[in-house]
Amino acid sequence: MIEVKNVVKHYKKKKVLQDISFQAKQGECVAIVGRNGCGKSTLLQIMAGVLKADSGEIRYYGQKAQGKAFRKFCGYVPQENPLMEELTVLDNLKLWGAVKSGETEAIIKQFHLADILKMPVAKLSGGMKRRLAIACACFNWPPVLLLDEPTTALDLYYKENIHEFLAQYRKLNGIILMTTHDEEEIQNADRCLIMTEGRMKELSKDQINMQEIYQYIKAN
Ligand SMILES: Nc1ncnc2c1ncn2[C@@H]1O[C@H](COP(=O)(O)OP(=O)(O)OP(=O)(O)O)[C@@H](O)[C@H]1O
Repeated sequence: MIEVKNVVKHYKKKKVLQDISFQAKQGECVAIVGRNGCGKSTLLQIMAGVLKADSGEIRYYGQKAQGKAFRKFCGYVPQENPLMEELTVLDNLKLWGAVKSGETEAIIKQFHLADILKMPVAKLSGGMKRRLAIACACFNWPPVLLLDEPTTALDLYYKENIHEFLAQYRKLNGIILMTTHDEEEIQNADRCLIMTEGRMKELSKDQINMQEIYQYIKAN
């Protein structure tokens, strides 16, 4: 369970998040949508513990999110590439995970990384880096995945591969919070949070309608 209560964030005088509150339950995928610059990434950064909110509270499974709790609960894929460019794919995987024996092999298989293990990250394509970043976030099977536009830059095959993985993750009670501009991902979500000017409107699954989302974003 995720509980976000009254989160506020300013960059200097600019208010980016205004009193954001929502909840997400186990097995749910929540899509966060909105115009470029409306504050989606800022919200995920706060939820991942890489940025501090000015005020408000986040709880993961009842536990206040602070310090190591973020790492314990969340796998985070930021919008920008979080990988060590000069290291190989395998060394990046080792850096992020390699805690449980056998997990690295499972991750390599799941995300189809076997053929590129020895390549330095700097020589990978944008889509390959995205797959590797998602793979790194999934080590130790975190109960919550925070994904900032996870399938941007992926080709159709790997996009489907990631969607299948996320469906499996949801079935096993994982919670996904995902910013996206992708219609299919919005429609497949259990709920949709529309952000406009740092505020949030929540839609349940049966309220998700692309035309209405578009009109709402346009009008706000
Ligand atoms: N480090 C920063 N310092 C100052 N302003 C920032 C900083 N990071 C983001 N902003 C501003 O905060 C606002 C929200 O940015 P954010 O990246 O959260 O938007 P977003 O909804 O994720 O956009 P996109 O869809 O383009 O990824 C923008 O106006 C942006 O310019």
